[in-house]
Amino acid sequence: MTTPLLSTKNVHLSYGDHEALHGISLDYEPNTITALIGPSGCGKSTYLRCLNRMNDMIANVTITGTFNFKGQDLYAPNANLVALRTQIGMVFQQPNPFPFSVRENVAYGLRLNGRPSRTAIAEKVEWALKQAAVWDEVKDDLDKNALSFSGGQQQRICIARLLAVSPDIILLDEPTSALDPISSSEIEATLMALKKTYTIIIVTHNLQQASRISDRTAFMLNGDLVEVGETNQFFLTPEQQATSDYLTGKFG
Ligand SMILES: Nc1ncnc2c1ncn2[C@@H]1O[C@H](COP(=O)(O)OP(=O)(O)OP(=O)(O)O)[C@@H](O)[C@H]1O
Repeated sequence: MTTPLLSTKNVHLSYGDHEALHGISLDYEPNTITALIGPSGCGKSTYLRCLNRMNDMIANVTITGTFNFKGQDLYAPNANLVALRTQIGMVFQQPNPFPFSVRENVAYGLRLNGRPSRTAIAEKVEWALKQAAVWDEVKDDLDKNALSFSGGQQQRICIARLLAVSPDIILLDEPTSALDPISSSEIEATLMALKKTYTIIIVTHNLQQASRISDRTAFMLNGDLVEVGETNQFFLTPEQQATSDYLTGKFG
């Protein structure tokens, strides 16, 4: 087995005195897509947000467990959160481009990290939009407001914005649930191409999507990890009865 890029062990999280995660342990190998599935409220988003410390912003949250990212403790008190969220970026359910041009959206992180030349920015913007598979659709309108594009295009512009700062890991929280089927399949194709370079962790309610694009699938229920496995095997021969019941629609 390849050394994991990110390893999480025995993760517990409480909102006040309500424990939402009861000891989740999952590892992520480089250049893989892992799908996190499970019924509403089981803790998928909560766990995903732990991976780039987005829960730190919520009051009264207590997190324990170990999070090892490239040999470093993700929760080290002196961790640089801006750098961390550059290395482990997140894409949300609703596309959230900034209300300015496509070019400025993608260049945003570059400007935060230094003072690149106009040429360097132009090259990086084109590169990132190509990687996010949206270049052909926006290349003649780079100065147009990103919000004037379709939801699927906006989501790929958000992915390009994230890629421009060279992350290692891309977290996606139901990135296609607000999109039409064609846009969704374009995002899926984009993610499968991106896996050659990045490590991807995606929360999805869509079981077909998990089976189509992921290498590994993890099933969560009531704050516990029930089962994780190689995706084909996971869907064909789940080991746990609860997984089988969920996959066959008995609950969820
Ligand atoms: N900010 C918060 N404050 C308090 N409780 C929260 C907060 N966010 C989530 N929870 C609770 O934590 C539990 C897990 O929620 P979470 O959103 O992580 O589940 P989920 O599996 O992602 O659900 P969904 O699929 O509906 O998005 C739920 O009981 C939820 O009510």
